[in-house]
Amino acid sequence: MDKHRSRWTYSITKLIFWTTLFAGTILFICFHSPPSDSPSIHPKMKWGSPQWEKRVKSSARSRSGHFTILVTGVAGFVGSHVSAALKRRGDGVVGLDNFNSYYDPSLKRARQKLLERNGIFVIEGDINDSHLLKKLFDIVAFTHVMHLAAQAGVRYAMKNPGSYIHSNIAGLVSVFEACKSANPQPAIVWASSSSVYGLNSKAPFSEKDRTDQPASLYAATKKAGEEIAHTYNHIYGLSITGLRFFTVYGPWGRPDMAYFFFTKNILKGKSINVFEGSNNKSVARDFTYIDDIVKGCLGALDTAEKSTGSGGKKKGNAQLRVFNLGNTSPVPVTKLVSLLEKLLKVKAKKNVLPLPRNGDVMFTHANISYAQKEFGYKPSTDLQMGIQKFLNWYLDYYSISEKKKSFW
Ligand SMILES: O=C(O)[C@H]1O[C@H](OP(=O)(O)OP(=O)(O)OC[C@H]2O[C@@H](n3ccc(=O)[nH]c3=O)[C@H](O)[C@@H]2O)[C@H](O)[C@@H](O)[C@H]1O
Repeated sequence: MDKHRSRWTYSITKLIFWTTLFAGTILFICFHSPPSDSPSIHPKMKWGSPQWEKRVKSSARSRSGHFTILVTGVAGFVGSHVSAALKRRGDGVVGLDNFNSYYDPSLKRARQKLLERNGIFVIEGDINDSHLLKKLFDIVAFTHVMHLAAQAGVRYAMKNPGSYIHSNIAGLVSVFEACKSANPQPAIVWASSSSVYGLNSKAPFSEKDRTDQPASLYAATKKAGEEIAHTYNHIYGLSITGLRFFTVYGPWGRPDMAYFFFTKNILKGKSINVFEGSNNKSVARDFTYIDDIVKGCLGALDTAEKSTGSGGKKKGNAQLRVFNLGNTSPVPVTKLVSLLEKLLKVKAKKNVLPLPRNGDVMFTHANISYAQKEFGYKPSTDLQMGIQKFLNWYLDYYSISEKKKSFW
């Protein structure tokens, strides 16, 4: 009897053991996600795999005499346009983007699709992922890094201050760290912002003007980035160029920007808030068209000198520059609205509100003589022409077929 019971107990224990093992295996397979430093890039391709390395290397391949460039924020507005232009002229481009949801990620995915169709491999990963960056520098000798990944938007900083620290401070340091340790060290061109001029009232804004009165946390993180750039240049011999972009707009633009959501709301018959200063003073921006910005980015890359360090050590003084990339003609926001009304042939429902104290400044106006002198930067698109091009894209993208979409 006892013998019979012990055999029975043994069978039950065995059954429980195998059932637990089987269920555990199924659960592991279903719910196991890769660690944060191993993002799954394409559904079937793990980063670091031979197949992945092959794609990185093939994307990095350039025409003889051309650059090999890592572009961060590649699926962003400026990143996608700059990458397409670089690829077009023969540079090898590898792209990195974390596809965050600050604005509609489907727009970023659509840009990614176009880039990949043109031979640019887009890696899904974060600039704070030092293992991923190291791996990229281990397998490709990048000559340049075009660092455009950032948390943008001046007003959103009040809602999510942490994301500005994560991307614009910690992320920037992570990129500089990877570059300083790389052999050879690449030259870096990165996106600063017109917002660093803050409450400066001397116009037009020159690179020599004061930038110690930021009006938003966004501006403060970009200003901090410029100081951090100085440190990495000074200690490690990294060649670094900062570009202060002035309210960039155009096709494939950012839905969080005023010209974009004004268009959306006007077409939907929804009201828009138009800010104005005290005594009905107009708020104005030096709106700059994307193609002019792309030319400025290429000019900065082409005139960037090599970094001087190696093995994480400085070997000599390296180039450190900051340029304004603006349009040089500020336009009142009220004029932007009347232009949209004219081109869309729809009257906007406007709420005129006092400029809130949430990061905005009254006006921006670039002096571009330094960029003009160094690499012939000369913007050529006025707001009417640029907004017309944006509207052509917008109407096509949101209502017409896939076939027509391109950066060209
Ligand atoms: O040059 C930069 O460095 C920055 O440019 C851009 O910031 P801004 O110049 O503030 O652009 P954007 O939001 O389009 O507002 C445009 C105008 O519309 C006014 N504005 C805005 C919203 C609204 O509801 N009403 C309104 O009148 C508003 O007062 C402003 O006068 C980028 O977003 C930023 O990431 C950064 O790159």
